[in-house]
Amino acid sequence: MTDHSQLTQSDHESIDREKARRATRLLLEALGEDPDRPGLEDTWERRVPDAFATLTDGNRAEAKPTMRTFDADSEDLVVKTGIPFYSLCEHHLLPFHGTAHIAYRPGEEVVGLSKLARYVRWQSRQLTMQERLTNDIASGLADELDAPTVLVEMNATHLCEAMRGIETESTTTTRTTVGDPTDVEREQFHAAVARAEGQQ
Ligand SMILES: Nc1nc2c(ncn2[C@@H]2O[C@H](COP(=O)(O)OP(=O)(O)OP(=O)(O)O)[C@@H](O)[C@H]2O)c(=O)[nH]1
Ligand SMILES: [Zn+2]
Repeated sequence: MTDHSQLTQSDHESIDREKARRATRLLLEALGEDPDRPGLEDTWERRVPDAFATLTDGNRAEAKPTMRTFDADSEDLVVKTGIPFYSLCEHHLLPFHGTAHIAYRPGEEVVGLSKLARYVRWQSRQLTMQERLTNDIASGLADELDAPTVLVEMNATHLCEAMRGIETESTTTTRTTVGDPTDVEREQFHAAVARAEGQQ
């Protein structure tokens, strides 16, 4: 699991903005560009550092959404499908994006529905691999919600595969489970995911 505390630079910033400016300027020079030409000045001075500050917000514990909870009425599985996510592959710094599906069996409390999507968005904003992100979301939610069982499936397209390299657009599916879901819970989750993915 990612240790967010180790990566945090400050409460308000996940990156060293001055280094990001210098690095972006240098990269533009390496690409044979003139960083001072009109059109590129704001790119290295502001836009790229701003974009990476946002897209690595998952490194800041302070950016984690408030996971407002309510007393649970039952232990029935809560299933949330079709959560869009955008993340960055740590190998090429290119996006991978797709859809996350989550189910959890509540402990004492259920979480506000919107918070599941907010949590996925926050965790996704880091340099990672799809497998690790899937595990981070599942184990993080289990901790946050004190939930005995969490199931997560993520289906994604990696632009490092689509735009370059193998130059093939395909879907990668990763799944993880925390706890010990019953057969009925597994079936309920898989049926909901299949419906969301248009497979039924
Ligand atoms: N398992 C896993 N692999 C990933 C993920 N994102 C990217 N990769 C892969 O990471 C691998 C990196 O392989 P390398 O051989 O070091 O890099 P490369 O020469 O750019 O490889 P190609 O992409 O095959 O051109 C590639 O096979 C990518 O497809 C991910 O989230 N999970
Ligand atoms: Zn990649």
